Amino acid sequence: TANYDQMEVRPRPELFDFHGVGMITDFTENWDNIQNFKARPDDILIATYPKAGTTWVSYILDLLYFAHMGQDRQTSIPLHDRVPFLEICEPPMPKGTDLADKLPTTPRLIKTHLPVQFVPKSFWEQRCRVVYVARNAKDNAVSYFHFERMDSGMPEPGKWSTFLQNFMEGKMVFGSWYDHVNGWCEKKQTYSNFHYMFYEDLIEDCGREIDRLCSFLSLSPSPEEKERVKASVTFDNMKQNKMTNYSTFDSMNQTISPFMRKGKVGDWKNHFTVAQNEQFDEDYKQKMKNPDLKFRYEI
Ligand SMILES: Nc1ncnc2c1ncn2[C@@H]1O[C@H](COP(=O)(O)OS(=O)(=O)O)[C@@H](OP(=O)(O)O)[C@H]1O
Repeated sequence: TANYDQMEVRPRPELFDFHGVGMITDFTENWDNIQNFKARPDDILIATYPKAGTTWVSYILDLLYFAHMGQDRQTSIPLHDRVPFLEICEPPMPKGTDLADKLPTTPRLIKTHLPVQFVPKSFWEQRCRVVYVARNAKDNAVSYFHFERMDSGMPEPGKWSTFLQNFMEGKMVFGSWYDHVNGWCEKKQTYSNFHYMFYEDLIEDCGREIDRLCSFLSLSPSPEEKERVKASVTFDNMKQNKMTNYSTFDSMNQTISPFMRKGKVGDWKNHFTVAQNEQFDEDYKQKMKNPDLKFRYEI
């Protein structure tokens, strides 16, 4: 039987300012390793603000590249081991190595939540392909709030109204949503090997978005292969799938809120009061002046 008295009780981490971006030590303690990461030309970086659709797009890419390797891989290796997280070495590896070095498959799919200015320079030097996923700020905030409630590896979110205020002020792990989506969008001007996509578009027409990804990545799956990917990545299937629903992750208490929570556009309407919504919209106008970046709040 488990000895619960010997279990480590980990206090919630504190947010601190790291070169102008909110961070917790989990994501900065390997900073030199991260910055010295040696990207390979065929690496694919999946970049997102937390809760924007990382897992969804990771799974789509994993299946497009590796579904042919058979069911064993799909049923025995959690997605977060197939698509490692650049910012953490888990399990801990000797200094200078990381999970991505151990990946047996190419291309390596690598996930990051870093704001664009923190991305290790080798990704740019090697001209790696980059897929960025953005989600409308209101749903993104709601999803992040529920995630922090259930993941003890994240700071305590407090009440919804407190959390929302912090979100607007950019006092979040990985910094301001506004800076993140804008910073990555500006990168499009100077870096062409880049596909910027939206969570709302995936919800509207996942097949179309898979087609766009394939054309960016020069992949040509058969219609049957494409249908199989599409069927595997529905919200319901990913929620049931132990390899994609993070049920293997210790720090998450999914009885508080499941990782695969709602998967909808517009759940913000169940959280924002009218006053909060007005204040949010007013503040948003000040911060989001880039005409290239238009988000949808309902489908
Ligand atoms: N297949 C599919 N369809 C629709 N929605 C999906 C899907 N997969 C993940 N999700 C939703 O994405 C939210 C989690 O975001 P991330 O994967 O970016 O989280 S993380 O940053 O990697 O922790 C989280 O959003 P919310 O439900 O709004 O909380 C997930 O439910």
